[in-house]
Amino acid sequence: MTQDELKQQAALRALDHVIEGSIVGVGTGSTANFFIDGLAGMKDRIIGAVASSEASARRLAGHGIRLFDMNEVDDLPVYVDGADEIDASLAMIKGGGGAQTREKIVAAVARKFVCICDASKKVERLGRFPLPIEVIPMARAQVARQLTLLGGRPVLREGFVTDNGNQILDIHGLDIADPAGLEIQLDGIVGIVTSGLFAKRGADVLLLATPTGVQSIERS
Ligand SMILES: O=C[C@H](O)[C@H](O)[C@H](O)COP(=O)(O)O
Repeated sequence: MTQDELKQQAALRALDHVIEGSIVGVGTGSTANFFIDGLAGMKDRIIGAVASSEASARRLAGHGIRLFDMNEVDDLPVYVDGADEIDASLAMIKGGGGAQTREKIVAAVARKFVCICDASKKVERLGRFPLPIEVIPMARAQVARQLTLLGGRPVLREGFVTDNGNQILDIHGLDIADPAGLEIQLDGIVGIVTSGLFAKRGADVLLLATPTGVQSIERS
């Protein structure tokens, strides 16, 4: 089975978590795209969706799914999104597509975060995937210095601008023994908009697609 087939299996399983007659929070990336395509099959049974990126908004609109601005929505039963890495506590690294700021906002509103992944994303310890950090452009050098002091090796994502008009530093080599502690530390660095660590608000359910089936793992 290919990695894309596994992503699709996890994504389609997430449709079971969608509440009919509700607005659905929708993530970003190749796995989330499979979810969007699946959601199109039940678009008449939902009110619409909130997207975590311009790319997902375009894909949702292309399927004729009604889009809502996050500011119009005060109750979001479910948010479905992929991850770059996820550990046993369901803490994640996200932002491989640079969308972590809007993703974290939608996830913060959602009552349930359903993470959809193929088995390659599950890790013992977060950090092999470089941690994406969205930065205000004028703060890039200051933030890079702070991240170097923390033991990381910041690399600017060349030619990339986020949906919010900012830049991404990918931090290599960080030792992420305490994901929530590091997330809090990063939140305190002036110039960082959002780190790609999702530990304070991790996933509630992981749908992990393996060659022998999709495992559903709940946060303990
Ligand atoms: O910014 C992108 C998001 O955090 C994605 O959810 C993450 O990068 C996983 O993407 P994919 O499903 O394409 O591996």
